[in-house]
Amino acid sequence: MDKIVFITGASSGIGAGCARKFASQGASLILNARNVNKLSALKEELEKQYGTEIYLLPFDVRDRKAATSALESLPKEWQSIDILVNNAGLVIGTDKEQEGSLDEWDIVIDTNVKALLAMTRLIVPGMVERKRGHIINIGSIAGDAAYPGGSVYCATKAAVKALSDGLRIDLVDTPLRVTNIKPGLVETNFSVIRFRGDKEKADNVYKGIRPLTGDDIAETVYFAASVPEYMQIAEMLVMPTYQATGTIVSRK
Ligand SMILES: NC(=O)C1=CN([C@@H]2O[C@H](COP(=O)(O)OP(=O)(O)OC[C@H]3O[C@@H](n4cnc5c(N)ncnc54)[C@H](OP(=O)(O)O)[C@@H]3O)[C@@H](O)[C@H]2O)C=CC1
Ligand SMILES: CC(=O)[C@H](N)C(=O)O
Repeated sequence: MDKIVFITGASSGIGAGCARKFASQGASLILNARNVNKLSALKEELEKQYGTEIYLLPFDVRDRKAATSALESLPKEWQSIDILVNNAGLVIGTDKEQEGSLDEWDIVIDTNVKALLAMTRLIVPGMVERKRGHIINIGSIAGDAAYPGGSVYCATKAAVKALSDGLRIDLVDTPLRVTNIKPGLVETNFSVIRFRGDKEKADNVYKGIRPLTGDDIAETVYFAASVPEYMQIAEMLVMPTYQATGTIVSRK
């Protein structure tokens, strides 16, 4: 694949899986996250394994000024981004809506919704100009229905669905494509952050079921990116076999 792929949140989990998959298929990568050490290690790994061209662009996606100047700083040969994978995201806590921390929810909403919108606003105009591009948003099964202790996170992922659908409408007269990938249970660092570092609680989320991996979701992201140009995968809900909804899971 002779394309430039920009991945936010590439230092871990699904984002790192996407970097590995696109690298294995010959794409060039712009990798973003805050943890520079993890990004550098991934760069070294992929350069060694696949000879991938990689440009690291570490910044906090919530920082609009940093995002703008990072994108402006891209050398000319890296500016024509073909695929934007809006993946960076998180949740902190499982508190009830009437009890949780507004400050933590600011972080969640700013990352999952406002930053995704800012990255889209910064990168899509160039795609429209070049008449080429694909925006792949990582939504969630959590966006389909709220569940206990997930009200704000579920709301952010419902927003990702609305932003994806809205962007697809706004781009309908262009060759650009928009995809919303909605994973179910995927074992990554996500749950460790959700449970504020409590690894035991995080591990319990995946007890008795074989969860998906970041690499599994990367396969679906790559599939959406590699179908013929006249096809648009609008949405994909992908979960483990023993999961039926955001809350209904059969554990053995
Ligand atoms: N795991 C799951 O079950 C599911 C996850 N998802 C979604 O998948 C996406 C990726 O999550 P997942 O891989 O599971 O979790 P991880 O915690 O493993 O990865 C999250 C990534 O987001 C990055 N990130 C977080 N905040 C910021 C920020 N402010 N600026 C830049 N990067 C940031 C992290 O990097 P760093 O800390 O270095 O900045 C990290 O690379 C999220 O949007 C999540 O909502 C959707 C459905 C299921
Ligand atoms: C982290 C996720 O989005 C997951 N599907 C969940 O809702 O727990």
